[in-house]
Amino acid sequence: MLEIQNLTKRYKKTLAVDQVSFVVPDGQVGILLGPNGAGKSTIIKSIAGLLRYEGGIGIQGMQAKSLEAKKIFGYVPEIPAMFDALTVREHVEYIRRAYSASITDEEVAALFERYELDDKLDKLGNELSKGMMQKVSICCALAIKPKVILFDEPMVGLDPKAIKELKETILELRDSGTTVLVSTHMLEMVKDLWDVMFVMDKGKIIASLTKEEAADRDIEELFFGITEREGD
Ligand SMILES: Nc1ncnc2c1ncn2[C@@H]1O[C@H](COP(=O)(O)OP(=O)(O)OP(=O)(O)O)[C@@H](O)[C@H]1O
Repeated sequence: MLEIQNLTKRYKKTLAVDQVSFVVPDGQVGILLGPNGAGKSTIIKSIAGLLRYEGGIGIQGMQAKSLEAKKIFGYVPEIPAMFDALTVREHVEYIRRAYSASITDEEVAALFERYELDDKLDKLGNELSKGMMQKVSICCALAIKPKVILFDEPMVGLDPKAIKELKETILELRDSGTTVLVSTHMLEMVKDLWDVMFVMDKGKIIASLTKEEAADRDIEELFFGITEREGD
């Protein structure tokens, strides 16, 4: 479970996130939506431990900043960060060892094959395309077998095969009880994935909706209905 309680973040005079609270239960996919500047990345970076903030963030009931929480938390940033001198294979190996991950060699090989990295294992971090870096970043996050995983604009830059695999991966994670949070502008890409939707604007959550509450309404119709109403 991912629990955000009264999260507030100021960048000097800008109140980027204002007393935001929400929960993504175990085995559910939450999507964080909102126009540019709404505060989504600030929330994601706070959860990932990259920013100082006020309020509380819980991962499986533990404080997000604790080592125990970090061990079960996966993060796929919007802009992948690679080690220039490590190969694709070594990136995942490094994470495996750092986290003492239980993933087997066979499972790692299957991940590389699934994300079409199996013929690029000896390429260095600085020899990869943006999409390849994104795939390595996804494999690293999955290699720790996280209980909670965050994806920030994960589909941007991925080819159609990787997008298809990523969507399936997210559903598999959900089905195995993992908590998933995806921040995105690509409504079409997440329309069949989500269980709970949080719509942000100007630093606040202006609507939270479960899939059941949305019934069969289209995600775009919902999103524009919420954001245009707010703009009136
Ligand atoms: N490092 C920073 N310094 C100062 N202000 C910042 C910083 N990062 C973000 N902000 C401000 O905080 C607010 C929220 O920005 P944030 O990046 O969280 O929005 P977002 O919803 O992720 O937007 P986008 O969809 O464009 O990525 C904006 O007003 C932005 O200008």
